Amino acid sequence: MTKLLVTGGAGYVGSHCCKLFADAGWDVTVFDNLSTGWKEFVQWGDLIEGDLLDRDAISKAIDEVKPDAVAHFAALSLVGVSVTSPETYYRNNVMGTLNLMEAMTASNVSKMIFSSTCATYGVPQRMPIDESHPQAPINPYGSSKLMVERILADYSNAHDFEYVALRYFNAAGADAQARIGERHEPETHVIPLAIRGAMSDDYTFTILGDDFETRDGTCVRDYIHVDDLADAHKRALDYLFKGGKSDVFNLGTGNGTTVREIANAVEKASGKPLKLAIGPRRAGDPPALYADASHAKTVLGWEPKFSDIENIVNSAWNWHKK
Ligand SMILES: NC(=O)c1ccc[n+]([C@@H]2O[C@H](COP(=O)([O-])OP(=O)(O)OC[C@H]3O[C@@H](n4cnc5c(N)ncnc54)[C@H](O)[C@@H]3O)[C@@H](O)[C@H]2O)c1
Ligand SMILES: O=c1ccn([C@@H]2O[C@H](COP(=O)(O)OP(=O)(O)O[C@H]3O[C@H](CO)[C@H](O)[C@H](O)[C@H]3O)[C@@H](O)[C@H]2O)c(=O)[nH]1
Repeated sequence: MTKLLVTGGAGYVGSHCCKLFADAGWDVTVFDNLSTGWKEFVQWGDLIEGDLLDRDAISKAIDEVKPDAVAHFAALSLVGVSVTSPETYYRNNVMGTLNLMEAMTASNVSKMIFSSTCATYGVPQRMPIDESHPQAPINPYGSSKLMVERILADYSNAHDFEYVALRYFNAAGADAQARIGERHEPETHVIPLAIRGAMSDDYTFTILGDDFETRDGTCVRDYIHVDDLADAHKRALDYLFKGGKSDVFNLGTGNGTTVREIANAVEKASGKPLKLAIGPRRAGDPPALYADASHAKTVLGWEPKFSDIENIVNSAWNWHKK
């Protein structure tokens, strides 16, 4: 039976991937320090509670599980906090990954999939963004992810080590049965906050800028359903198991949705008007970001199936309602 160690499997994206990995008949063990994750999200495998910054703990977990591959989701990912506390981000995201990779090579575990991000591209020079777009992150979070991508590439050149880095655009939506969903604290992501505006009498959802050069003045982003992300991770692992070489893939739909369109979709899902205000732009927000994900289609045969914005928002609404 294929065995996987999943770091960060108690988090939002990781838990949805564990669900699909278990459905595929794979044996899943989660390694997570629960710093931003949730014990109750670990429903498809065992949990080893541990921190990647603890070298002994991760080495012990790798030795115990003897995984065929590692799916590495564990990271801190709040852009704003990474600007005020860069040391925490570099330590956790870069040193944590180095500890993991050293533990893997010491135990001859040679395959990894890694959660990267469109934040490694920085301010886009052209659209849609393909994998060859220059990478020039504009915050420490994005830099920490780019550093890991470079370490992975160097490791792959030097050792018997193959990886796939998946650069997600905006992960969104929730499990169709509402067992798990997006739960970040504090929450900064647009869909959960718009839903809060529809659910709570004392929360007003603020559109951060309506004077961008986009079709309705609000920012365009490429929202990809977490279950589509999970499918891409499963395919990336299959690719490595079949002997595929190290590679990097964008994961997005190629279509952009504006913040106003999100607000409209939330009103439709909830059946009530949203308490809404217009605020100033958030520093560092580019007007539009969307992916060219054709490489994932060509090599992995991956295409989004659940990422229609209505489906994304409805699944998120059902999870938050529960
Ligand atoms: N959510 C998005 O839109 C998005 C977009 C692009 C990339 N990503 C990346 O995807 C991954 C998952 O994101 P998410 O939204 O599910 O975040 P999340 O915070 O829900 O999950 C991260 C998990 O990692 C764990 N973790 C963090 N540091 C750890 C450490 N040192 N040791 C052990 N466990 C640790 C946390 O407890 C948590 O369970 C992250 O690497 C993130 O950078 C997310
Ligand atoms: O209350 C809010 C929150 C967000 N937005 C807008 O909604 C859009 C999406 O914002 P999110 O914070 O949901 O997502 P980002 O595009 O900023 O973030 C994504 O890209 C980041 C890097 O840039 C990280 O990778 C992050 O994890 C990922 O979700 C942005 O235009 C933002 O200005 C609002 O209008 N109101």
